Amino acid sequence: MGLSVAETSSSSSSSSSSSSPMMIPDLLRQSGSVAIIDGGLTTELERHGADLNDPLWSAKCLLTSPHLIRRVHLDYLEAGADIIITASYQATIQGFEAKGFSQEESEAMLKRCVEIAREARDIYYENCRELSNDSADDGRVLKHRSILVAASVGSYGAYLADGSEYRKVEILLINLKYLFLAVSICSGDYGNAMDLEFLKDFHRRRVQILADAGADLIAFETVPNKLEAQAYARLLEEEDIKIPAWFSFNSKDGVHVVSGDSLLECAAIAEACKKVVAVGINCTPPRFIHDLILTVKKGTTKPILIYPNSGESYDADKKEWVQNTGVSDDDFVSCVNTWCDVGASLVGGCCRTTPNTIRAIYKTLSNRSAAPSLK
Ligand code: MET
Ligand SMILES: [Zn+2]
Repeated sequence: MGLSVAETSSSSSSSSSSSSPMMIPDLLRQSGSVAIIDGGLTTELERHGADLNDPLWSAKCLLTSPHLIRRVHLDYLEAGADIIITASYQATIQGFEAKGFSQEESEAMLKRCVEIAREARDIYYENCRELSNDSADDGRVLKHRSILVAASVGSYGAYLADGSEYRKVEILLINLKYLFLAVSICSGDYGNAMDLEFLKDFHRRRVQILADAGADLIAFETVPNKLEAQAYARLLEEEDIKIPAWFSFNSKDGVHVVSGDSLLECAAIAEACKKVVAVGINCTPPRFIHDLILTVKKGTTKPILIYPNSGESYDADKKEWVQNTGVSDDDFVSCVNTWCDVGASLVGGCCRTTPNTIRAIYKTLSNRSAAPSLK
């Protein structure tokens, strides 16, 4: 495979010293009550021409064009993001091994996702040092501030649902009872045969590696159901994972998480886990976000994060987004203040949002903190 040794080893993999349960409150204080998460990574890589129709999704770029991942992280920082999320959403040891990599190589690629984000942050800090203003003439935000690297962990369903046939065969050989899961996997409902131990085992090594690779926190993203949230919470505690995490669920109806489980119960799982420092919603259409924040708020006292998608619909058969079915950046951003008013304190974008979306969020939030009534 096209991954050079140079790309799998980096000097920047030491553990971050900023990893503490206070990191989110500190970040919120720094940014004046609301911090900015980056926008869609995979869809932005695709917009730059990457072909990511692959079980590894954005992590395929690790093999073909890691510089592009670094470039997109940097674009989001220059648009004003305080938190960048790594390309590991669908990077799994199981997925890499299915492509013929050894366990050692697979683990190195997971680490590489974190290293690339840290490299982008280092480049950004360097660029900030060269400038005395907070923004460059070309509009880039170059404001020296603490930036967090969040290591993405996608669900078991994300690993399976986008998978090619080899995975179904693999699963059949491993354990017949899991074969039928493929039927319900797209709905985020893993069926009655799925159990906590299986999910913990599936995620264990990946979470350990990402935590040791120098990320500031783990972003459990697009969590589809309660069982997987429970598995993450147990893993964090049993393995004594050294960095905090956030739990971010997704919804297709504006009421439940995508499997149909209660969002309130999911939020309560995050609330009960000491290692979870924020909880919220991602990859969900903007029109649902207001009510979902109100529900999450009932289940948690922790900071609430939201990073909706563009609202465009996804054609699962064609495996592509249906153009122009979503909201414009202006419409998206016009909701941001309301979302903050009802309780969101970390705001960004997910699939099909771009650096322009994040730039617009940065502008609207700057005006918000400058408004006299809010001082
Ligand atoms: C399906 S949600 C994907 C989230 C991930 N962080 C990405 O932007 O690639
Ligand atoms: Zn998304």
